[in-house]
Amino acid sequence: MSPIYVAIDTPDLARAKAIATRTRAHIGGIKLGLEFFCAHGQHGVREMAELGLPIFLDLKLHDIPNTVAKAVQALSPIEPAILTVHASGGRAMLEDAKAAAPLNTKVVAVTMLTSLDASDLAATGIGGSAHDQVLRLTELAHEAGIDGIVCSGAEVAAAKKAWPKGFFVVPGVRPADGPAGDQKRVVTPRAALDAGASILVIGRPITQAEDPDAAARAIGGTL
Ligand SMILES: O=c1ccn([C@@H]2O[C@H](COP(=O)(O)O)[C@@H](O)[C@H]2O)c(=O)[nH]1
Repeated sequence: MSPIYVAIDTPDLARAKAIATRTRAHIGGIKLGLEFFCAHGQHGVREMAELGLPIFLDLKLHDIPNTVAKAVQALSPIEPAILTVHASGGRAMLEDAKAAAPLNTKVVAVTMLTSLDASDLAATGIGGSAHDQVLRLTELAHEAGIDGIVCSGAEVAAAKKAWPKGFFVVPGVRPADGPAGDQKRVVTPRAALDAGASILVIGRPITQAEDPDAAARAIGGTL
Protein backbone atom coordinates (compact mmCIF):
# COMPACT_ATOMS: atom_id res chain seq x y z
CA MET A 1 0.00 0.00 0.00
CA SER A 2 1.37 3.42 -0.96
CA PRO A 3 2.30 5.71 1.97
CA ILE A 4 1.06 8.71 -0.03
CA TYR A 5 -2.10 10.45 1.16
CA VAL A 6 -3.07 13.07 -1.37
CA ALA A 7 -4.20 16.35 0.21
CA ILE A 8 -7.30 17.31 -1.73
CA ASP A 9 -7.60 20.97 -0.83
CA THR A 10 -10.48 22.29 -2.89
CA PRO A 11 -14.07 23.41 -2.20
CA ASP A 12 -15.11 21.80 -5.51
CA LEU A 13 -16.58 18.33 -4.87
CA ALA A 14 -16.46 17.24 -8.52
CA ARG A 15 -12.80 18.24 -8.76
CA ALA A 16 -12.02 16.45 -5.47
CA LYS A 17 -13.58 13.25 -6.82
CA ALA A 18 -11.77 13.61 -10.14
CA ILE A 19 -8.35 13.99 -8.47
CA ALA A 20 -8.97 11.00 -6.18
CA THR A 21 -10.21 8.87 -9.06
CA ARG A 22 -7.30 9.81 -11.35
CA THR A 23 -4.61 9.20 -8.72
CA ARG A 24 -6.10 6.24 -6.88
CA ALA A 25 -3.71 3.64 -8.33
CA HIS A 26 -0.73 5.51 -6.85
CA ILE A 27 -1.98 6.63 -3.43
CA GLY A 28 -2.81 5.01 -0.10
CA GLY A 29 -5.57 7.39 0.94
CA ILE A 30 -7.24 10.77 0.68
CA LYS A 31 -6.65 13.69 3.05
CA LEU A 32 -9.56 16.11 3.36
CA GLY A 33 -8.97 19.33 5.27
CA LEU A 34 -10.69 22.53 6.29
CA GLU A 35 -11.21 23.86 2.78
CA PHE A 36 -13.15 20.78 1.70
CA PHE A 37 -14.95 20.23 5.02
CA CYS A 38 -16.13 23.84 5.35
CA ALA A 39 -17.64 23.58 1.87
CA HIS A 40 -19.18 20.10 2.06
CA GLY A 41 -19.21 18.87 5.67
CA GLN A 42 -19.86 15.24 6.59
CA HIS A 43 -22.00 14.71 3.50
CA GLY A 44 -19.02 15.51 1.26
CA VAL A 45 -16.71 13.27 3.27
CA ARG A 46 -19.17 10.38 2.88
CA GLU A 47 -19.28 10.93 -0.88
CA MET A 48 -15.49 10.81 -1.03
CA ALA A 49 -15.45 7.69 1.16
CA GLU A 50 -17.59 5.94 -1.45
CA LEU A 51 -14.47 5.86 -3.65
CA GLY A 52 -13.19 3.18 -1.26
CA LEU A 53 -9.92 4.79 -0.14
CA PRO A 54 -9.05 5.44 3.53
CA ILE A 55 -10.08 8.94 4.66
CA PHE A 56 -7.77 11.19 6.65
CA LEU A 57 -9.86 14.01 8.11
CA ASP A 58 -7.43 16.84 8.83
CA LEU A 59 -9.55 19.27 10.86
CA LYS A 60 -6.80 20.14 13.39
CA LEU A 61 -9.28 20.48 16.24
CA HIS A 62 -8.14 22.87 18.98
CA ASP A 63 -10.41 24.00 21.83
CA ILE A 64 -11.21 23.17 25.44
CA PRO A 65 -11.36 19.41 26.16
CA ASN A 66 -15.16 19.20 26.37
CA THR A 67 -15.69 21.01 23.06
CA VAL A 68 -13.12 18.92 21.21
CA ALA A 69 -14.49 15.67 22.64
CA LYS A 70 -18.03 16.62 21.55
CA ALA A 71 -16.77 17.56 18.08
CA VAL A 72 -14.97 14.21 17.77
CA GLN A 73 -18.15 12.45 18.89
CA ALA A 74 -20.15 14.36 16.26
CA LEU A 75 -17.69 13.19 13.59
CA SER A 76 -17.87 9.55 14.72
CA PRO A 77 -20.44 8.41 12.11
CA ILE A 78 -17.84 9.10 9.40
CA GLU A 79 -15.24 6.90 11.15
CA PRO A 80 -12.22 8.50 9.47
CA ALA A 81 -9.07 6.38 9.40
CA ILE A 82 -7.10 9.35 10.77
CA LEU A 83 -8.24 12.54 12.53
CA THR A 84 -6.07 15.49 13.60
CA VAL A 85 -6.12 17.69 16.69
CA HIS A 86 -3.55 20.30 17.79
CA ALA A 87 -1.06 19.04 20.40
CA SER A 88 -0.87 22.52 21.92
CA GLY A 89 -4.49 22.06 23.09
CA GLY A 90 -2.92 20.22 26.04
CA ARG A 91 -2.93 16.79 27.61
CA ALA A 92 -6.56 16.71 28.79
CA MET A 93 -7.79 17.77 25.36
CA LEU A 94 -5.73 15.01 23.69
CA GLU A 95 -6.94 12.38 26.16
CA ASP A 96 -10.57 13.37 25.73
CA ALA A 97 -10.29 13.47 21.93
CA LYS A 98 -8.91 9.92 21.92
CA ALA A 99 -11.59 8.69 24.32
CA ALA A 100 -14.33 10.15 22.11
CA ALA A 101 -12.97 8.76 18.82
CA PRO A 102 -14.13 5.49 17.20
CA LEU A 103 -11.80 2.58 17.96
CA ASN A 104 -10.58 2.38 14.36
CA THR A 105 -9.76 6.07 14.08
CA LYS A 106 -6.15 7.09 14.67
CA VAL A 107 -6.04 10.39 16.55
CA VAL A 108 -2.84 12.26 15.68
CA ALA A 109 -1.65 15.60 17.04
CA VAL A 110 -0.15 18.39 14.99
CA THR A 111 3.04 19.46 16.78
CA MET A 112 4.31 22.46 14.82
CA LEU A 113 2.84 23.36 11.43
CA THR A 114 5.28 22.79 8.58
CA SER A 115 4.57 26.35 7.40
CA LEU A 116 6.36 27.69 10.50
CA ASP A 117 10.00 28.03 11.48
CA ALA A 118 11.87 29.09 14.62
CA SER A 119 11.28 32.79 13.91
CA ASP A 120 7.51 32.18 13.87
CA LEU A 121 7.81 30.34 17.18
CA ALA A 122 9.72 33.27 18.68
CA ALA A 123 7.02 35.66 17.46
CA THR A 124 4.48 33.70 19.51
CA GLY A 125 6.70 33.77 22.59
CA ILE A 126 8.08 30.23 22.29
CA GLY A 127 11.85 29.95 22.51
CA GLY A 128 14.12 27.31 21.01
CA SER A 129 14.20 25.47 17.73
CA ALA A 130 11.49 23.72 15.73
CA HIS A 131 13.16 20.47 16.72
CA ASP A 132 12.80 21.27 20.47
CA GLN A 133 9.16 22.29 20.07
CA VAL A 134 8.26 19.16 18.09
CA LEU A 135 9.95 16.91 20.65
CA ARG A 136 8.20 18.64 23.58
CA LEU A 137 4.80 18.13 21.95
CA THR A 138 5.63 14.58 20.81
CA GLU A 139 6.30 13.71 24.45
CA LEU A 140 2.97 15.25 25.48
CA ALA A 141 1.05 13.40 22.77
CA HIS A 142 2.70 10.10 23.73
CA GLU A 143 1.85 10.58 27.41
CA ALA A 144 -1.76 11.42 26.51
CA GLY A 145 -2.17 8.00 24.89
CA ILE A 146 -3.10 9.11 21.38
CA ASP A 147 -1.84 7.37 18.24
CA GLY A 148 0.80 9.64 16.81
CA ILE A 149 1.83 13.06 15.63
CA VAL A 150 2.19 15.31 12.61
CA CYS A 151 5.64 16.86 12.13
CA SER A 152 8.01 17.73 9.32
CA GLY A 153 10.47 15.28 7.81
CA ALA A 154 13.25 17.20 9.52
CA GLU A 155 12.07 16.12 12.98
CA VAL A 156 10.52 12.71 12.35
CA ALA A 157 13.66 10.67 13.08
CA ALA A 158 14.03 12.25 16.53
CA ALA A 159 10.30 11.94 17.25
CA LYS A 160 10.37 8.25 16.30
CA LYS A 161 13.37 7.67 18.53
CA ALA A 162 11.38 9.13 21.43
CA TRP A 163 8.23 7.15 20.50
CA PRO A 164 9.20 4.04 18.49
CA LYS A 165 5.61 2.75 18.20
CA GLY A 166 4.08 6.11 17.25
CA PHE A 167 2.33 6.84 13.97
CA PHE A 168 4.12 9.64 12.12
CA VAL A 169 2.38 11.81 9.57
CA VAL A 170 4.67 14.00 7.47
CA PRO A 171 3.36 16.90 5.35
CA GLY A 172 5.58 19.60 3.84
CA VAL A 173 6.80 17.03 1.31
CA ARG A 174 8.26 18.25 -1.97
CA PRO A 175 10.00 16.48 -4.85
CA ALA A 176 13.62 17.69 -5.14
CA ASP A 177 13.61 21.25 -6.56
CA GLY A 178 9.80 21.51 -6.33
CA PRO A 179 8.41 24.91 -5.22
CA ALA A 180 7.91 25.03 -1.44
CA GLY A 181 5.06 27.57 -1.61
CA ASP A 182 4.01 28.51 1.93
CA GLN A 183 5.82 25.53 3.49
CA LYS A 184 9.00 26.34 5.43
CA ARG A 185 10.14 22.91 6.69
CA VAL A 186 10.19 20.69 3.62
CA VAL A 187 11.87 17.41 2.73
CA THR A 188 11.68 15.07 -0.24
CA PRO A 189 9.33 12.05 -0.12
CA ARG A 190 12.27 9.63 -0.02
CA ALA A 191 14.00 11.51 2.83
CA ALA A 192 10.78 11.63 4.88
CA LEU A 193 10.26 7.87 4.55
CA ASP A 194 13.90 7.09 5.29
CA ALA A 195 13.64 9.20 8.44
CA GLY A 196 10.67 7.18 9.70
CA ALA A 197 7.44 8.71 8.33
CA SER A 198 4.47 6.33 8.51
CA ILE A 199 2.59 8.25 5.81
CA LEU A 200 3.35 11.22 3.56
CA VAL A 201 0.82 14.02 2.96
CA ILE A 202 1.31 15.49 -0.49
CA GLY A 203 -1.00 18.12 -1.95
CA ARG A 204 -0.05 20.67 -4.57
CA PRO A 205 2.83 18.72 -6.16
CA ILE A 206 0.10 16.28 -7.24
CA THR A 207 -3.14 18.27 -7.36
CA GLN A 208 -1.70 21.28 -9.20
CA ALA A 209 0.24 19.19 -11.70
CA GLU A 210 -0.93 19.20 -15.29
CA ASP A 211 -1.38 15.44 -14.97
CA PRO A 212 -2.04 14.52 -11.31
CA ASP A 213 -1.95 10.81 -12.11
CA ALA A 214 1.50 11.07 -13.70
CA ALA A 215 2.74 13.27 -10.82
CA ALA A 216 1.57 10.76 -8.19
CA ARG A 217 3.13 7.91 -10.17
CA ALA A 218 6.42 9.78 -10.52
CA ILE A 219 6.57 10.56 -6.79
CA GLY A 220 5.70 6.95 -5.98
CA GLY A 221 8.57 5.88 -8.22
CA THR A 222 11.07 7.71 -5.99
CA LEU A 223 10.02 5.78 -2.86
O1 LIG B 1 1.93 20.83 9.69
C1 LIG B 1 1.10 20.64 8.77
C2 LIG B 1 -0.10 20.00 8.99
C3 LIG B 1 -0.94 19.80 7.92
N1 LIG B 1 -0.63 20.23 6.68
C4 LIG B 1 -1.58 19.96 5.59
O2 LIG B 1 -0.95 19.14 4.60
C5 LIG B 1 -1.27 19.57 3.29
C6 LIG B 1 -0.01 19.95 2.57
O3 LIG B 1 -0.33 20.42 1.28
P1 LIG B 1 0.80 20.81 0.21
O4 LIG B 1 0.00 21.33 -0.94
O5 LIG B 1 1.55 19.55 -0.10
O6 LIG B 1 1.67 21.86 0.83
C7 LIG B 1 -2.28 20.72 3.43
O7 LIG B 1 -3.56 20.16 3.31
C8 LIG B 1 -2.07 21.20 4.87
O8 LIG B 1 -3.28 21.66 5.45
C9 LIG B 1 0.56 20.86 6.47
O9 LIG B 1 0.90 21.26 5.34
N2 LIG B 1 1.41 21.03 7.52
